[in-house]
Amino acid sequence: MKLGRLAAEAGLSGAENVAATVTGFAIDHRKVAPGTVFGAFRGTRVNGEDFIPAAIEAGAIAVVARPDVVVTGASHIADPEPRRAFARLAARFFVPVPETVVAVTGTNGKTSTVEMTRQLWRMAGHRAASIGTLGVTTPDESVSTGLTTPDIVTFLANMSGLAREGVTHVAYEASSHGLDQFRNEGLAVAAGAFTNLSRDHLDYHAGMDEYFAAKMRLFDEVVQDGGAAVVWADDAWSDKACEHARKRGLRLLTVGERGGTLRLLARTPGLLGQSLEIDYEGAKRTIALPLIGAYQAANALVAAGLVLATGGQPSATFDGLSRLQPVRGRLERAAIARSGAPVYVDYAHTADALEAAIAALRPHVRGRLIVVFGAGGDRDQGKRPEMGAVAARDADVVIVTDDNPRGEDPAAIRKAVLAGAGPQALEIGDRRAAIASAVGQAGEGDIVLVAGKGHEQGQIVGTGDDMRILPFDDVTVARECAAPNGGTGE
Ligand SMILES: CC(=O)N[C@H]1[C@@H](OP(=O)(O)OP(=O)(O)OC[C@H]2O[C@@H](n3ccc(=O)[nH]c3=O)[C@H](O)[C@@H]2O)O[C@H](CO)[C@@H](O)[C@@H]1O[C@H](C)C(=O)N[C@@H](C)C(=O)N[C@H](CCC(=O)O)C(=O)O
Ligand SMILES: Nc1ncnc2c1ncn2[C@@H]1O[C@H](COP(=O)(O)OP(=O)(O)OP(=O)(O)O)[C@@H](O)[C@H]1O
Ligand SMILES: N[C@H](CCC[C@H](N)C(=O)O)C(=O)O
Ligand SMILES: [Mg+2]
Repeated sequence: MKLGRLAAEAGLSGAENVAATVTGFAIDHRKVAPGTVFGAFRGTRVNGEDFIPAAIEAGAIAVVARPDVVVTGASHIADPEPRRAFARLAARFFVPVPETVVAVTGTNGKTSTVEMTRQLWRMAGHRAASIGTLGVTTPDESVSTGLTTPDIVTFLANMSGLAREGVTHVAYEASSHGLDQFRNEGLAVAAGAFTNLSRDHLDYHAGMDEYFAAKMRLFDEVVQDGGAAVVWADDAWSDKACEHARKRGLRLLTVGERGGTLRLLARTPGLLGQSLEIDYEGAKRTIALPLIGAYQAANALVAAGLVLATGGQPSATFDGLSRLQPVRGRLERAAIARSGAPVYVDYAHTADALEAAIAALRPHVRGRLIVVFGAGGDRDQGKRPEMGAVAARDADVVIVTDDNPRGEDPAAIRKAVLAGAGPQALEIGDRRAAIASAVGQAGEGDIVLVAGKGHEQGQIVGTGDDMRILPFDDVTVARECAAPNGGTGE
């Protein structure tokens, strides 16, 4: 593809060597090959503009960068928002893309919702995939990308790769970092969903309003003109999200107890699932959802909203809800302790999520609810005491442990969590020992909740060149601790 044509199609000027053939796109100079278009962005760690000469040396034929940056030896495609311009250009190159693309944003529930959307589409006979924290998931496999919203080149390359494999429907997670950094742009997004907003990532965003604004780029800009917005209606930020959708002129579908399109009338927890009574456009239905917890019901209904918003057939969609498979690491029943107490693994890593996960299990507890969790290092520090406080308020036994300390001192992270949890909480830094303690002390009628790592396969310790990922899987460890020898290996 010629540079001139790509630039013209993207509405960008500045490409001097219009006849040059573009071979690829890169945002890291180390990935530049002859014929590459290089995106030079100022980052949180380093300034990508410093690598422009090296990128050109490696064969870059064009550089997308801010107007006042000096580029010699390649076309300078200048734009005050180079990340967005780069995305638009790259999107012309990575074609074809799947016909129907939807995106989910919100603090919690993105992974669950995209995965459920993928499942519902698949049940309706489509070749569907999802992209998010669990990686790129197709009917055949799941491949990790390392981030919830991959970088723009990986994202677009995956999209066109999926389309070439015959995938027609894709649901992806739009994290606030991803939205803020234009990591998912340039292709037609038929519908966007908003699940909820609560404290997280305030190490990156200046405050809750800025965090919300980053998420609302989905409705303000990313969803295509005339597209749809699906909003979970029962969150404190829902009305504001609806305002953004209306202002943009999107078709608005609201879902939840306060939902106008898909109203949740009643929810009755059962042993291994729950019954949902809903009203969709005036018709009442009862759905036997094979998943527990109000939060999973919310995500399932938002997923149904996305499917309906993109032309799904109502009866088939609602029937599909009763056949949903569990999402990996989200209230996953990992083991049964020797006392008979079930051990659940969940990905709750915010105060709001911990509250939701504990609430999901509470109706099933006859004795005590024992929770094991920690907080990640090099992430929002303010959420730590809030997580501690929620656990102390809602659980009966609280064990504070480590969760991906990264570049921080794990003891200091635990201390911050414990400051909110209060003196009753136990501190067991070693995560295996903490899980073993919880499982060991769980009696009949108790439930153990191991929160924070969900599907993760390792404990991240150290940072930069010292970073190591020590293999660790909460589900496996829970099983080992519940085994007859109590995980001691003796
Ligand atoms: C804070 C953050 O979001 N960082 C992400 C961001 O990096 P950045 O743009 O700040 O990059 P930088 O490292 O300062 O470098 C600036 C530029 O120079 C380039 N560079 C850099 C070095 C070099 O030798 N050559 C070179 O060209 C880089 O490619 C980059 O374009 O863009 C990179 C590429 O897209 C990401 O890998 C990186 O993720 C880091 C590793 C990370 O930990 N991100 C987390 C916080 C994150 O993004 N999480 C979200 C949210 C999860 C959730 O929902 O809870 C996610 O979507 O996963
Ligand atoms: N709708 C919801 N409301 C409140 N809490 C939720 C909701 N959905 C999920 N959670 C909680 O958040 C955890 C993470 O869920 P999920 O992975 O679906 O969210 P996510 O938004 O993808 O998270 P991440 O930001 O890490 O990508 C769950 O394990 C659960 O504890
Ligand atoms: N996407 C989230 C995942 C957090 C998971 C938790 N285990 C942690 O490390 O804090 C983040 O990067 O903030
Ligand atoms: Mg996710």
